[in-house]
Amino acid sequence: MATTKTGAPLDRGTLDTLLRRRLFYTPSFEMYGGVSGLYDYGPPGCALQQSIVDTWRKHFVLEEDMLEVDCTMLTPHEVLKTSGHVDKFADWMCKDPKSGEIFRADHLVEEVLEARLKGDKEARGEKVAVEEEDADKKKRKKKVKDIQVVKLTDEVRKEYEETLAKIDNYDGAELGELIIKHKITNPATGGALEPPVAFNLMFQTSIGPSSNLPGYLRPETAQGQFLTFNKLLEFNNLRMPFASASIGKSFRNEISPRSGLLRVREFLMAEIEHFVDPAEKKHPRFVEVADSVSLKFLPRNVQEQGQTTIVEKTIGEAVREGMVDNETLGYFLARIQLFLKEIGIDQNKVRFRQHMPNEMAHYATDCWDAELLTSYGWIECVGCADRSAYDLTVHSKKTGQSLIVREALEVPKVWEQWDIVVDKKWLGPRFKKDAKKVEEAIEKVPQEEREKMAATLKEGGKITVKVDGLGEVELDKVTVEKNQHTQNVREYTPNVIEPSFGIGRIFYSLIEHIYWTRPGSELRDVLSFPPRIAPTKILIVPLSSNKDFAPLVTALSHKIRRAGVSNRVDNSSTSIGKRYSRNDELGTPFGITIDFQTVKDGTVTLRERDGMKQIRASQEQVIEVVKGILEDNGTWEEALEKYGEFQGQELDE
Ligand SMILES: Nc1ncnc2c1ncn2[C@@H]1O[C@H](COP(=O)(O)OP(=O)(O)OP(=O)(O)O)[C@@H](O)[C@H]1O
Repeated sequence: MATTKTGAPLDRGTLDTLLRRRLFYTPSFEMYGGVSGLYDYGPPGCALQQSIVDTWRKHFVLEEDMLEVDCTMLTPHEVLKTSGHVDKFADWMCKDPKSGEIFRADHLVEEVLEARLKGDKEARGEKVAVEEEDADKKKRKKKVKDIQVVKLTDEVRKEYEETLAKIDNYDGAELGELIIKHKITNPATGGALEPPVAFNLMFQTSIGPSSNLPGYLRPETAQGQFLTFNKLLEFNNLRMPFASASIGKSFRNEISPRSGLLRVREFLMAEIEHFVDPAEKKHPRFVEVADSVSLKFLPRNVQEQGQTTIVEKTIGEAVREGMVDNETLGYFLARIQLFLKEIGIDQNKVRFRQHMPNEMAHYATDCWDAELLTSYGWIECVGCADRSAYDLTVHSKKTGQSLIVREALEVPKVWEQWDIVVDKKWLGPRFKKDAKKVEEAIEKVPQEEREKMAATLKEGGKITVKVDGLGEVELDKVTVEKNQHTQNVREYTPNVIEPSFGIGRIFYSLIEHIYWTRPGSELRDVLSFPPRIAPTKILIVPLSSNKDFAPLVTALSHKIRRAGVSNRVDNSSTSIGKRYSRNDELGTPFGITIDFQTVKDGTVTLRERDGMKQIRASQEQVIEVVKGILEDNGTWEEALEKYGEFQGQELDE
């Protein structure tokens, strides 16, 4: 069962209402009935998103000296055809032909099997956690015929659990088989479903008035980064390794968007493409995290056994043991965890799940998702994949432009080899259109074979080579000789390690992690954002509408703004307690009250959101306290010690 940070059950309905009421986000086009999977962010939502993005930029782009780019979202067909998205960027959907309803096949199988396991638990008298349901799911559940309280045999229960542990690993045909095998139907009507078909998730469009340049809204920011590789390498003075980074919108026409911000059709992504030498995937800063950062892993072999047991170890151990493929990938997994910690994600609700073989793109060598636990279950919020040399290779092949690194070797490589030298003036006329094929066949002759050929020629014999479609062909004008070769430059196509962040999913998971309800005469919701992440840092409240307070409020607000700290004034006529409570819902970490004492001596009270304790000090001192905390240069406890707790009126009641 999902819980808040105090361990109490999380009531998602109440939280959702709070987030909409306080305008963190709201469904788009609501006046027109709304479009599922599209949301607008309001002022606190924009500020929170910006805080997360700023932290990301500092943590990755600045700290790692990455090259940030901002590429276009409109992408021509050819680019996405080459990258494989046109043919493969799809999910499996199945249709109930009677009702016309469409389901995402893997989600449907998951939902039904989970519901049956729950029904089984209930039938056996075991306690079932009361999951908070979103309105949509609740409605559906009322009509669900499939979800019954029925006991399952041990064998069936085990099979369901194993299937669920591997749910991301099935392709369309396998999902179709599961639907038939487990007699899965439209949960609401019991209607039979058609077999799953692939549905491409990209939004298609055409670029320009003549509609002859088809394109798509990008489904990820990565392709733009790959296509600027040569320019970035040059910008980086040809130095490797290096990383590019990009923050921008991506678009996916999700089959059935649900779970609020977790599955939407337009979302902000922050992606890194770290280009690395395939022969040297070490990372110079790995030592900084190897022993000090421990991660909770859910490796592939555990999932293959139908289990979800977590293995906790340092990233150093995980790489040494080969569980994580290489140092660079490991370094980024650790940095992802540190980033999530910095923004306030509950460290007990993070795990790193390794992709199953089918789930991973065929070219990827290893892939891990950072998953966050929410009331919707474990949600992938960051993907981190080693994409090998795939992307650069396919784009280079398609365009004929090389996307490689040329590196001068410190010590030139010298070696001897047998070379077959054919007289081109003979080869061309002799084989005409097949000449290239013959040349390619010669290229492939192994060294031992070449040595034998040299001996045959020396003895006056003839040599032949096997060519596809031509059989053995005799080589007339040819010599085979042993030569010394020297290589001064090494060429390679870099491999790419790609951490890919969905900012919206992180945004929502963070809110669930820091949300709690303060007990008291009235239950009050609080969002305990770390001060640096909070949408607004300070709330300024005048004690009453007394006209002496107004100029002080305006002056203080300007002073705080000049110090670079965001603040809002609440001079509404409700009680101070209510105004503070409203701001606790917005997650504002500090409140300053201007009262009659302020008129006399300029001092103000500063209240901290979570503990509700206050200090009284001069305006400059109070600003210094808040700035210190925001800049990691002091704590609230230190401020309490320095100024002493102010025992003023009970403003919170
Ligand atoms: N529809 C979406 N809505 C919000 N965020 C998304 C969506 N799809 C992907 N993301 C985010 O982008 C990140 C990188 O995308 P990636 O292609 O790895 O996701 P994915 O594996 O397709 O996700 P899923 O399997 O959940 O659809 C994800 O970790 C997630 O945070």
